[in-house]
Amino acid sequence: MTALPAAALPAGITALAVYEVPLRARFRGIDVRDGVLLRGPAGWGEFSPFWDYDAVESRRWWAAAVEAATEAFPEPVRASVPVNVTVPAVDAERAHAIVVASGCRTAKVKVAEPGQTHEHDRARLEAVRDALGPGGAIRVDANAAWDVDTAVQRVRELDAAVGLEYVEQPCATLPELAALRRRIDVRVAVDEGVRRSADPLAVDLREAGDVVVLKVQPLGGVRAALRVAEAHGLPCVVSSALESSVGIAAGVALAAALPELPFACGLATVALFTGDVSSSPLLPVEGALPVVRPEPDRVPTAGEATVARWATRIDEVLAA
Ligand SMILES: O=C(O)CCC(=O)C1=CC=C[C@@H](O)[C@@H]1C(=O)O
Ligand SMILES: [Mg+2]
Repeated sequence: MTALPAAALPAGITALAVYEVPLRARFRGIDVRDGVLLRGPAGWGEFSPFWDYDAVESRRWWAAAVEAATEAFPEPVRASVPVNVTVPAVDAERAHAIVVASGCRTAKVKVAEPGQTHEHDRARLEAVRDALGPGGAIRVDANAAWDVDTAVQRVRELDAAVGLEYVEQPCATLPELAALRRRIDVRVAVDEGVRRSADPLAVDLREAGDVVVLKVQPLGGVRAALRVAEAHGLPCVVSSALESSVGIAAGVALAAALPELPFACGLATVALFTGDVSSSPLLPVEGALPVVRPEPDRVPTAGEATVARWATRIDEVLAA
């Protein structure tokens, strides 16, 4: 375990550890995931804002980590959480293998990857449908890549080809999502429109979305995310921010505490890592995760430069 200097940490935080783990396939433009684990009286929390998030935006991620370490999670109303397999923008053959290996009945597939064509997406989606069979559900995530006209065309075509449960953040802005929604029959899920907003409670999703994607760290913790769910009154999908099992456990706690959970959650992403911080990683069994908090008893040691980078980052976030 790699320790950071514990100076100027919030009361109750007694240890920090930095992890660094390569991904099996490039995801969101990254090949190695890294982050900090915090230990407090309630257990371990994870602080792992992506490197393209600045100090101000990372404050909510810090609040989530401190919450997990210092306060018990809300009471669960279910003992397990159904999850989707997450399929990166890989080729069709690999996508097929990932879905089969997962045991999940819902797949979320990345589309519109920079440098790839519509044919890549189509081939990947067809392979995923083949792997799932007719009974499985498929959702796609375009990460805001399309304008409205392109989204109309792509969503209609992909829906006709494989059937879509929903499309996640197909366009960048809420007015664009609202315009798209009027022109397609597929549900629209809002992710970046909520998690990157300055005030996730105040965004007006009534015209723009059918589903809200909730991520614990970007929203500032499990309790903050529950307030976002309540404020919007829409069906929610809890998704990861590509965390280790420690961060995923907070997502599982959120999904377990939501009064309604109509869709599978995007919390099976430890499978995208080549390793984990725990010897009991939160990986799906028959398409579900148990409501547990794995101990980080096997943290893959981060290099010196990574540890130093996180120490600086924590200082910046605490000063922001
Ligand atoms: O939702 C899932 O199946 C997994 C999580 C996931 O896709 C994401 C996690 C972190 C960063 C994002 O680019 C991405 C997303 O956009 O939803
Ligand atoms: Mg998304």
